[in-house]
Amino acid sequence: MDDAIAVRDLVVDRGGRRVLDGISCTVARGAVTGLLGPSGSGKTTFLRAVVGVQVVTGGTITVLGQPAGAPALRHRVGYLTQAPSVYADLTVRENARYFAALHGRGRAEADRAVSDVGLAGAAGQLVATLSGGQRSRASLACVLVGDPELVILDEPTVGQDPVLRADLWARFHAMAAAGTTLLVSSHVMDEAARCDRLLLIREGRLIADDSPAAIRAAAGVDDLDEAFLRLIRAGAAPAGGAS
Ligand SMILES: Nc1ncnc2c1ncn2[C@@H]1O[C@H](COP(=O)(O)OP(=O)(O)OP(=O)(O)O)[C@@H](O)[C@H]1O
Repeated sequence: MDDAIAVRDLVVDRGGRRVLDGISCTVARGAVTGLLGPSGSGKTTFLRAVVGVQVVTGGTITVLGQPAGAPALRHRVGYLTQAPSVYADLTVRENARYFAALHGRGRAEADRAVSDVGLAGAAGQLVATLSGGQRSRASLACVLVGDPELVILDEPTVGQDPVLRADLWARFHAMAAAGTTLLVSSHVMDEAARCDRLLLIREGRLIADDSPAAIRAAAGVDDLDEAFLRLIRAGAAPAGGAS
């Protein structure tokens, strides 16, 4: 009942096409919710709408009790876009300290955020000289440094090796245990299995909104990958919204 996000009848058109078609769902506080779906199904568009940077055609989105995009949410919501958003001509540490300052945080918090994403050893390196995966983690550090109540992550583990992915997911769960709400898009099924709850989008419609275990049970298979394939191929009836 104490939802971080409540979406009602969300409709979004982009480029003259209906991209999200009547999505209703809720995202619980203090949990990790996964947003899954085929490429082009509307995941990024959904996240953009929740952050308040997407023009919507219809519906309502309430985020931490405010309309999505409300100025009061600026320090309360962190958003990691797919493209890293860091300054290439600053070091990792300088980036983190800059974003920390924007959120009224200090150097200690900045250095901790850098270390939390496994970049302590590269803290003094210019972002321009980082690998793609390192750059993405630098961007993540800059999102987390403000300690937002709601963290929206668009494919945060792309380009990371399995050890780093496991470390990042452990970090996400530790944040959730401390009360942070995370909404994370992913293509990777082993990551879906790590989520407390899953939203599955297909062609702009919500086709599943449940725990990984319940989705497996509903599809009658043990493998989440196979369960999703079945749901997607069956063109399952849209999920009923808020639960
Ligand atoms: N700027 C844009 N203008 C017009 N159409 C767009 C724009 N951005 C995305 N779209 C379209 O909206 C639909 C949903 O795109 P979106 O990026 O939300 O999908 P996605 O599920 O995040 O995909 P992926 O997993 O590949 O990142 C796609 O059909 C895409 O072509």
